Amino acid sequence: MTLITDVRLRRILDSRGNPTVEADVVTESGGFGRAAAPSGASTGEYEAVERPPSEAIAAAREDAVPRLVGEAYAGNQREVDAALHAADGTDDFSEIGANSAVAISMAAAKAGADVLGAPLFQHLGGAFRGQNFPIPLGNVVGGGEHAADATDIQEFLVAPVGAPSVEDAVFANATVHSTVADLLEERDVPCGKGDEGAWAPSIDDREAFEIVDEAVSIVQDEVGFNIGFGLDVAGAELYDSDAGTYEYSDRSRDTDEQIEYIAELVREYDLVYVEDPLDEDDYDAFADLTDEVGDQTLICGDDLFVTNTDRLVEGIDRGAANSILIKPNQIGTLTDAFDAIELAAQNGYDPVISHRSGETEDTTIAHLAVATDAPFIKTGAVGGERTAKLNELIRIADDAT
Ligand SMILES: O=C(O)[C@@H](CO)OP(=O)(O)O
Ligand SMILES: [Mg+2]
Repeated sequence: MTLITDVRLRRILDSRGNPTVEADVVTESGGFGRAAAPSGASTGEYEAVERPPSEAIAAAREDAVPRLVGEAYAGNQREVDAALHAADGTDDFSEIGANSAVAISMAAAKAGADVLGAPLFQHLGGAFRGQNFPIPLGNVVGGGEHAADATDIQEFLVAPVGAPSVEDAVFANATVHSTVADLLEERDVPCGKGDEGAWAPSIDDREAFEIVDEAVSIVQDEVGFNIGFGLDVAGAELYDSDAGTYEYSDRSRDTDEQIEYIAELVREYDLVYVEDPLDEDDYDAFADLTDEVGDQTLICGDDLFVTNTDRLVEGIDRGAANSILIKPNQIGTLTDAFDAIELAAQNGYDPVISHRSGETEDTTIAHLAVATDAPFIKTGAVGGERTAKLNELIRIADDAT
């Protein structure tokens, strides 16, 4: 029933207006799945390779499609993803492109679910999933590579850890987002939005901390449950490897100072989540910071681990973090992403499922988070391509997918 009979690939627009790859997978019994690849701006050096979409599509049509059509079963995700690896033949998907690979991998999963008549999260995670929901990390102020003339730290995130339901959590994040706008207006700070829908004001990090902290306490009082505060520092983007320093607009910090700075922020703002506080090559500095504050907060590796089990094994051996960001397009297939999630969970690392700064209306990551019982999902707070995933979580909770 799930034998793949057709794979179609096309270029569509992503949220930045750039082309990306969309895949349709059709099965023998008429099962259908459609998925699209997202795209990063602050990409990790060790990510699988995204090729220009027209090249990725041409290469996948030539090498991958013949290994899938009439050959692989959409219901057998490992087989589909193994065929993609075999078609590619490299260890970083530089032949068919991680963008073609991930679009096909996710579309096949949806086609498999369609044949079964089951929601995607259930097809991926089994009959007993769907009881627990991830806490959404909502990006309310941002800068770095996602917006010009804004904060140095890439993302100021809110985490409604005390929300009684995923719906309450999603609405709380949107309320913090609009409260931040009110506070910016009170201070006469004009601002637009960055790539992920976060406000991108021309203020320094210190002021952003003040504003987000205030917005969080206002909304917390309003909703009556606990809302935490987190960051994606995107440390690799701040790091100058020649000088060995982290370059902020107002000053430089060497690695020890960076560790101390982040540890102080964790204590001052009671941060529940800190992603990529340090450079993507510096496992030791990650380990030092984790030693210092890992019992109070999540230290999450994004560019550090790039959803790659080899890099995660090294991180586990060296005590580099206690959490891993999971982005299927960083590694190219759902199988690889699942393997990273399983390895993380077995070793006490919390998996956090994540969007990219360039996104589409695709909702696969909402299902992936529920399928794997992930404690957090990072997928913005507002903006159509972000709310597509958040609204899908609400639908999953309402049994309406
Ligand atoms: O750094 C990140 O975590 C992501 C998503 O927020 O950004 P990008 O997709 O640009 O890598
Ligand atoms: Mg990141």
